[in-house]
Amino acid sequence: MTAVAHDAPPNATLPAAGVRSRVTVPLRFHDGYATTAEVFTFHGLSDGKEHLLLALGPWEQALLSGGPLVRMHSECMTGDVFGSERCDCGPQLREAAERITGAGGFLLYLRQEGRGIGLYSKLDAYALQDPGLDTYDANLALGHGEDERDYSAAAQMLQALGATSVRLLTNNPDKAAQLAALGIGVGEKVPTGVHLSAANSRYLAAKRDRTAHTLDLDIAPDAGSIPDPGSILAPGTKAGPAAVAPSGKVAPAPAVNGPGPTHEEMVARAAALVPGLRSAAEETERLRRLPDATVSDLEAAGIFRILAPAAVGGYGLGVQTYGEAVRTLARGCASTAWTAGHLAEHVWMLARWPREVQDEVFTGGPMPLAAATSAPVGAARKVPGGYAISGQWSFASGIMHSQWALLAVQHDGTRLQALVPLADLDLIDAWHTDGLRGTGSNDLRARDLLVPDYRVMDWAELSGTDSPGSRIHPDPLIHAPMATLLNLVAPAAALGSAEYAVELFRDQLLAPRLKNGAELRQADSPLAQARYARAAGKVAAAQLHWQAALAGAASPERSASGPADGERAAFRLALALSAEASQEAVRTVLAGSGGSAHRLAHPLQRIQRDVGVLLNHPTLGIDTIMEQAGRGLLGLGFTSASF
Ligand SMILES: Nc1nc2c(ncn2[C@@H]2O[C@H](COP(=O)(O)OP(=O)(O)OP(=O)(O)O)[C@@H](O)[C@H]2O)c(=O)[nH]1
Ligand SMILES: [Zn+2]
Repeated sequence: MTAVAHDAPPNATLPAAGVRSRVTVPLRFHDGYATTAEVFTFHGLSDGKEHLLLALGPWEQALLSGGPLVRMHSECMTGDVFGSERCDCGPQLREAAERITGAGGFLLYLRQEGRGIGLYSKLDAYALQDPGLDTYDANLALGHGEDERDYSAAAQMLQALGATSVRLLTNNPDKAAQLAALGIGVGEKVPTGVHLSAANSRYLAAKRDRTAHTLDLDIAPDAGSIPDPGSILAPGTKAGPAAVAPSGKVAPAPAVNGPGPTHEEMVARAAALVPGLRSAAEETERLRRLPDATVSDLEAAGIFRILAPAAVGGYGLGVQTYGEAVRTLARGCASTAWTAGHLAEHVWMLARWPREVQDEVFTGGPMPLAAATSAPVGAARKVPGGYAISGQWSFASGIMHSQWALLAVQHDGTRLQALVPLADLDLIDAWHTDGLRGTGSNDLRARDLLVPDYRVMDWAELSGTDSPGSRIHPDPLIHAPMATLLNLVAPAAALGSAEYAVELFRDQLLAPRLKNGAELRQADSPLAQARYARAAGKVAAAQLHWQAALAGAASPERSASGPADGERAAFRLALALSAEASQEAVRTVLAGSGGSAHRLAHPLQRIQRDVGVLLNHPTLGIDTIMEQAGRGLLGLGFTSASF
């Protein structure tokens, strides 16, 4: 590539720039992510342009410790402002803001649009790419260099802030090389996430193949045609391109025309995510939402497709696979398991709506993500063409990653569910909890928001065995009552957490330690042996109850007509007993782990807090479950409608 040469010794010709002004600007991105920037302007920048430096997170500490995280972001009006999908700039900017806020450092917004050739020329280059030129050849065809960017002003800004050594967030080796030649030490190159879409896959492949960007892409070199997003984002699906329905609308992706993953493959995919989830768990808590990289990993593994019918691009796998996947994810991070479990379930919930809604939400690409809330219920008022809804809804798990919200509203004594684009709602930062912090289960608010009739449904019809979707999709699971799946998430997450805790306990007991020159292991103490047996036994009990619940939930009779009272009672009882045993296992492990398990860096204290919140979830309300299960087992009928 035509990189700018920097043969001069570092700094020899680089005049110093000075800080011109500094001002605080709170930032809120389109998806609701918010942070605060100290925005710096400069005088004396070498090219005379109005470049910005945004100082984020604990940047002063990061400077002192010598490694601020720095992103040199090149202006891209189409991507940054308008959300163009031809490049990955918008998502990279958003990612950079969050990661730098976490680590402390600087986001440089560099006015070098179109890799330095300017906006109009970039658009001309786009026109040349449509018939087949790649992004670099298009520049050359216009008489420009492949990449005309120069990072002198960036180096000046960093020097003005006293940053002589940085960790550089980039996949572009040229950026690191230029910065180093300009006298800024690049201690580490930190790759950005891969923000792949159908429209930018060729662009990213060209970056990887032509300019050695460190991009881990599953695209063949010089891919002639744009890969189908379904096949990129969910290895294993073979959904074809979206078809045009007779109505002229884009129909949901056609049926998977090959076998999707099996139960075993799906659980193995979840297991493959566990090590990454463990290392991201602390960050997940700190962000109070899943990191973007986690959401991409879940999407790539097809987690959101597990339950969805084949006709909308899902795998149509059953309750067993779903339950086991959530449990497995919780062996890595309970917040992730919780969020992913609900999001996957809500995809399935969307497939229960009438065709018009399905056409709108299932676009043939990634699965639509929606948060769903139950209590407290909002109010709906009938207006011409729809309902005006108002209310504030809490516990919107998954909302930080969703495009949609499914909101419970009350109208004339009937409970309705309204489907609303997230963009129409106020997102309120209310999720400050001691456990499951990473779920970002914030509040949503609407005041007299118009929701068209077709996006409002009677809850009873939606949640029962005969939803509109059950007449569209042949998948048997679509008839299962919604509560079946809803009740699984908390016990699944508790069980996976307990399994993780016992695994940690085992490692800790068997780890060799040096005491007075002799090597000792805690495991050699009879007390530790007995405690381990007790913890392992509790988990075994939790597993047995869990398996009994799953076996009952998956029985075909249950899916077809809804379960009989006795079955329902046994199901809820088994789940509750499983979760209780999981919590006891975690308590046993903690009690035997000593003070170090309470350090904030230790996973056990987080597991304990997460399990505490799980056991307080309404679906695990032990007193009600025991009472109602007793009634069901005695043949007295239930007195709680939601049981
Ligand atoms: N000329 C031209 N510029 C483009 C094209 N697509 C994106 N850009 C510009 O490329 C720049 C974005 O590059 P960066 O995000 O810095 O990416 P990079 O150099 O690949 O490096 P990293 O993202 O740091 O790995 C922006 O200025 C965009 O306007 C294109 O097809 N042609
Ligand atoms: Zn761009």
